[in-house]
Amino acid sequence: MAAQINPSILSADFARLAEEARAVEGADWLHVDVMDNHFVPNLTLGVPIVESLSRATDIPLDCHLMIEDPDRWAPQYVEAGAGSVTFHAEAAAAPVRTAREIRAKGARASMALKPATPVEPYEDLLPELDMLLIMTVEPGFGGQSFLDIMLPKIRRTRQLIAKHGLQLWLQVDGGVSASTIERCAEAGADVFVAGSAVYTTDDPAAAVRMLRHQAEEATAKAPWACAH
Ligand SMILES: O=C(CO)[C@@H](O)[C@H](O)COP(=O)(O)O
Repeated sequence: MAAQINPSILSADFARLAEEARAVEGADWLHVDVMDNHFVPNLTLGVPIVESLSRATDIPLDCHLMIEDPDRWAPQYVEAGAGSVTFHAEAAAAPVRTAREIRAKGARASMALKPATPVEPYEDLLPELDMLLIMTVEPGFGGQSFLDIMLPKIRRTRQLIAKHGLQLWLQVDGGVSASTIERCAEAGADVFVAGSAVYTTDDPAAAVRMLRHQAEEATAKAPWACAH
């Protein structure tokens, strides 16, 4: 699969969300960070804004739920128009049931792991998912520094995906920029969330194109991609 770049609207101007979505024309997905001030110490937006955004842009919405009780809320984000819904492993009481509900409603099901959460306990769950998100910062805020120590986890996850012959996408989120995206791609990521690296530039669409180019160049040289 070609590298995908998902700009995070957490770094956008929330008073002009429709315009900010149009500014990243060509992006694969628009990454929408939903935070409830309980699971993470920040508060952003919820179902009504996702509904409005889905009407305002043709870019599919990749909703990342950083909330408590995602089992209850995840299906509502599919109904609101999300094409992909990510819940956190640390917050879900019934991750398999929740993933199945997301898929049954017609969206891609994804699970996220905070930096201290290992992937190995979730190996048997991977076939239930369309994407796994490895957080490369502590969730809650944009503009943090990329955690290099997540690279081995990305590599191990890529090996698990290959071992089971899965079509699972591997997303990274947090501190992804021109100076870190190549390392993520080499390690095995194929979906890249970038907030500040896209929205703090004068030309967000050009930033998306540049990041995709870098990721694809790095992937072409990566041992995991050559083995495909
Ligand atoms: O989920 C989060 C933060 O919790 C991210 O999606 C951030 O929005 C990424 O922002 P940058 O680190 O790319 O600035």
